[in-house]
Amino acid sequence: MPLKAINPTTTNAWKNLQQHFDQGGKDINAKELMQSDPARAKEMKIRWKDFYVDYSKNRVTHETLELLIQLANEVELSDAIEKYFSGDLINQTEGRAVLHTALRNNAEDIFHGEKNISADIRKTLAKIKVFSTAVNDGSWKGHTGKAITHVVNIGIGGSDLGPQMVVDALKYYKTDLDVRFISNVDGDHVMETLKDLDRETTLFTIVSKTFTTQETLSNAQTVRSWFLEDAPTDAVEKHFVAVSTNLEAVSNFGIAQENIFPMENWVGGRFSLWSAVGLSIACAVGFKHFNALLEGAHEMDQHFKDQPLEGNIPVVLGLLTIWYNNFFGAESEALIPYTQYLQKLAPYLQQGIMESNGKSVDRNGDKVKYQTGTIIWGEPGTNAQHAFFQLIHQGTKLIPTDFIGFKTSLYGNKDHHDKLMSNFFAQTEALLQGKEEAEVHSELKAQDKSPEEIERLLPFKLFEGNKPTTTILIDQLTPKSLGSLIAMYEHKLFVQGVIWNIYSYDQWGVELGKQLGKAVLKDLEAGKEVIHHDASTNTLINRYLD
Ligand SMILES: O=P(O)(O)OC[C@H]1O[C@](O)(CO)[C@@H](O)[C@@H]1O
Repeated sequence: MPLKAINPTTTNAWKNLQQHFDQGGKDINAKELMQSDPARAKEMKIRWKDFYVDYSKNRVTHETLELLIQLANEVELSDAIEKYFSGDLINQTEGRAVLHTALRNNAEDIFHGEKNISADIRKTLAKIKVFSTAVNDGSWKGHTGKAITHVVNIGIGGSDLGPQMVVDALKYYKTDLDVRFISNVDGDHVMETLKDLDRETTLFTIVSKTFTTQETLSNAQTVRSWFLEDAPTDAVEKHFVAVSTNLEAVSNFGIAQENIFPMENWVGGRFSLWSAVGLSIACAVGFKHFNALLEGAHEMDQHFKDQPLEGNIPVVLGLLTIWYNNFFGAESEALIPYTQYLQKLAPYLQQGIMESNGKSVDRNGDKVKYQTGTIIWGEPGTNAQHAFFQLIHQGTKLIPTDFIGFKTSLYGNKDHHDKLMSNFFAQTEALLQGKEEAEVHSELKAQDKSPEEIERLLPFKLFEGNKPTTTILIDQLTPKSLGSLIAMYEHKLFVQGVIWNIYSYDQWGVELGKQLGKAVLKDLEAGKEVIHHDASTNTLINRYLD
């Protein structure tokens, strides 16, 4: 069954939320509420396994939360969750189920229509295990009999961002293999990646769900030609493997049948790192850690599926986004992990969240009259503090921010970790508390400033406070906790999409640019003056051709 199409703005909860917002909700001051109700921090938190999620620094009261839960109930979120996990065709515009959760469910048999897909999932997983183990232990040899030392993943979007983020995030757990990524069709990017590689010891994984993506196919061709400059044609089978749903196109490319890792249409590209797309992850960190990543995600799936809405992490996070996006008019959300290992989390989630929820037509095919997808951005703390935190603290925009931190670091080094985490805690405190006039005044006075100077400087040194943050404190960055964290955001964006009554699992918005790109490429290849585009595009192309 498809998801029900319920316009959220027609629900009683939405109207009540609007009224609640108008009649005081917009002025909710989390700092004051924290002072007047010390129980708030205990009540507005969710403790789950090694996660501690504190959302008490948000502009919400218990009433706000009740109304948001009422909204989730009125749009039948629980029914939608059930359909998501049961393999219903919830990606209706593409006629597909959304079953990436099945990829990490080793406990049950999952059905896609009548078909039990778990056997195939386990078969592919076993193939990943055998292959990644052979590459790591040196029993997979290159064509001259040497073991593999480098793996290069060629893919883009979901066939790149997820594996790349995870490989970077789990660097601490890595094997001896050097795993790299080529994504952009920028030839310089390709050559920079290849320039110090030894053909005899390098393995290329070509990853493309469709195997029609221009960037990936061009890069794969270039890399293949580079490889064959100094290797015989039959060496390809020892150095090229592919991951795709399009088995025919892969074999036409010249990849041996046994070197193809299949994936299925019910896995969206941006949710595919759990599938054979994660082959480079298994190579980089070993199968054991890849499996732990899947386990962590599965545990979050269970939590999301079974936990009542009030205590359900992805649900609460998703509802907070709705509150800020649709009532306060906040346009973006920042994600600040306090670990350098997660430096690629924001770019990864930009695709996950913005490609999913950047939609303006609802599930009835009507133009929405409310805001949908948020803009996602972020960088690791503390670097972020020295780059854009000024705007979060004192700018004019409301930017709800997730702070993600870990109780222990991986190398120990407590001295550094205490410094890192002191910033983590202090920033959310500063964003909540702000700094009032009296405090600024006495600080300036203590610096022996004259009364005139104090008066002049005072407005610039004030901090409003009441800037919303959610703290996600996790015990340690492990493959398992990373799996749970990623799944948490996957489910959060699902919640938002259900409430906004949009289709989160298609991505038609990327097609037009691709189509026009093909046409422009023909013009560039023809090399003749163009006149059939708009005036600006004609001028630019002609200048390029000149
Ligand atoms: O894996 P493929 O088919 O090469 O697609 C790559 C990416 O391109 C997109 O379709 C968007 O351009 C993504 O959704 C997808 O992850």
